[in-house]
Amino acid sequence: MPTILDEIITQKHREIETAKRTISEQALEARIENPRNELPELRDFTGQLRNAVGIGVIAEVKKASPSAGLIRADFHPQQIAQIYTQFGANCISVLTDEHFFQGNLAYLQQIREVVSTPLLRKDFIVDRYQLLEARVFGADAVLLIAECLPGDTLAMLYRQARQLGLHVLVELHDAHEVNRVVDTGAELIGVNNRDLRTFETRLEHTLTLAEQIPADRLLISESGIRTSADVMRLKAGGSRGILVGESLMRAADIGQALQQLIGPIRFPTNDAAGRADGDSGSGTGIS
Ligand SMILES: O=P(O)(O)OC[C@@H](O)[C@@H](O)c1c[nH]c2ccccc12
Repeated sequence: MPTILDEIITQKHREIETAKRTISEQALEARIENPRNELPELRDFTGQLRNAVGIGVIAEVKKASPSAGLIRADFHPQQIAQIYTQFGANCISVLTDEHFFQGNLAYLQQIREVVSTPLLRKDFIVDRYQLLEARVFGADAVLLIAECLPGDTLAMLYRQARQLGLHVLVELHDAHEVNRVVDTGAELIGVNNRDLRTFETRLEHTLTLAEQIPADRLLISESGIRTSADVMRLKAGGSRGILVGESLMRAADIGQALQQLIGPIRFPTNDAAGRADGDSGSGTGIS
């Protein structure tokens, strides 16, 4: 039986074929190469995470997912991105998959207009065409998922993304993908706590794989992160960053939720929890 991941990939190939009929790969490339087109200036996605205080935070703009269904009905991407930025996110992940996550490529452009936080195009990238789209629509970084990119395709897309100046977060779930991911040379390595085939989510997954990730890479723990205790455990286990979507997007007050999640890690001194709860006026102070 095909898994949801198989379904997503099949659908993705269909969408890419359709998109290419509307704007060809050559036309997209020409837009990037034409010096008269002012392409968005690339922002230092990796640097933001490398230099983050306490732990790097990639906060995700995510309306829905195949595992959770609709996550947030009251969904305003620009406003969410502004709140994320104000309350200390170092980077923002923008889901652009329409069919399964109710995302949109245009959100990248819209969000770029209102914040200067570096942006990740979060999608199932299987073709160079999607890298060109990412660059044109204003992403600074892309996600590449090892499970979706067998054999040499992972390394090839990694190189192609880098040639376009894009930063790359390379994601794995299964332990047997570690070498292939490390061999790309990627500085940002994401361990997805969620198994994309079964949707099972376990934070221990990052902790188990952490020691296999070389120390000169930035380990980003992805998915299922809900509390500051989770974040502290992940940090103690070697994570340099976290990628968080659902728990923030479900909160009535997104800014407060982000502050509670990372406040105790960013301000480890006396009564950290109280400070994270109460001091709502210091949003920009924690970034
Ligand atoms: O919403 P969560 O559980 O906080 O997870 C965010 C992010 O890690 C998740 O959206 C994700 C990680 N890797 C992916 C690959 C495709 C789609 C989605 C993802």
